[in-house]
Amino acid sequence: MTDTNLSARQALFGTSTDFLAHTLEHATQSIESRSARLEDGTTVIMHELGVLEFVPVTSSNSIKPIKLILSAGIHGNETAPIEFCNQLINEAIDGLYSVKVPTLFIFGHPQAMVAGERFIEHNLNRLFCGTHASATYCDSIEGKRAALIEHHVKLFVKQGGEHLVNHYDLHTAIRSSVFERFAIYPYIAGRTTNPTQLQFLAFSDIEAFLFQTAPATTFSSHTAENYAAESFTVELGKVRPFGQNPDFKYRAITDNLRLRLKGRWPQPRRAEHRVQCFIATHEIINTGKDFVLHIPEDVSNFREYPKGSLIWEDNERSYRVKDQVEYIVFPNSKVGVGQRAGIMLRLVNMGEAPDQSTSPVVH
Ligand SMILES: O=C(O)CCC(=O)N[C@@H](CCC(=O)O)C(=O)O
Ligand SMILES: [Zn+2]
Repeated sequence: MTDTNLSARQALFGTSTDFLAHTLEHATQSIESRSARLEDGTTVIMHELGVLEFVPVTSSNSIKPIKLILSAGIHGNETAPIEFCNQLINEAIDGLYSVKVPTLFIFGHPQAMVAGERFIEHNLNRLFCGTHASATYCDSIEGKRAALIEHHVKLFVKQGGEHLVNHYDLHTAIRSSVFERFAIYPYIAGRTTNPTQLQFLAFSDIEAFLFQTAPATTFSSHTAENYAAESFTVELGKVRPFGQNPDFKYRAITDNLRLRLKGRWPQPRRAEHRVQCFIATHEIINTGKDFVLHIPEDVSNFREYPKGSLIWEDNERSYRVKDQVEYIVFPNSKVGVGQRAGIMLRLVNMGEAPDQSTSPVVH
């Protein structure tokens, strides 16, 4: 590490060792914006707690260059992507590589990260697309954080000329999964899928894609809806506490995001990258009317349910699997009334996915 880069760390993070330590040590505070210049000329700006921007010197020659948003810790206990994003940030600040793509790193929920909890009052990943402004949420910890994140995303996207925005909102799941790594593509009416995005994720060892069929108020939906971003919620394995994430499980995505930060596109890691595609057929909502989810607590994501299986019921309605096998993700009976308690899926060929490109991802 050079003196310039060492003093960049000090200028940005003071006595904290790095961005993650700083975020955890100041979790309940709002901080003054500060910046530092790296030896390669890159400016690094910490706009707010957990919000760090890299402004590279070189601008791309493309007509519509890319801006990257890498978010982690929108759920505080999903630590693996927080750790590898922090590693990528440290490497860049220490001069191990130069960031060539304007990038906004966001550690979503500092207070929940300290508490080791998914959230404190409300699920932050339901409060985007302006939902945070409603009377129910606006004064809550997550309502304020969602407003702040939306604000910084807007400033980042709007500055400079026209760009394409790629947003990867990085998560880990509560339960184990048949496909350990999978990506969710938010629903935006009428748009088509960008096959190069699917290729990037497939090369990063993503094993399945879930194409949403209804709008949502998640962070990835927010950037897709408001900034025409190519956005994905990316699930990378199982929730574990800080320090207990096996590095090898996150190597492909870490390596490929590092390449993207350098302005390069990854190559296939092996002869074939196979993926399975699913579309959402039914969103399970806790109706509150004696709602019962007939899915055991320990069931894995993508568990198969044959025709006729009773999935949930309340005192008025029920849902049974209809004509063909369906699969479940994110079953959770403990969510609040009106919240999503799971998603039912149908397996599709790439060409069958709604509004999606027919280009195969397999190489
Ligand atoms: O494992 C679980 O049950 C939840 C994992 C998680 O946080 N998933 C995201 C998915 C967001 C999306 O639908 O794009 C969430 O529930 O917020
Ligand atoms: Zn999550």
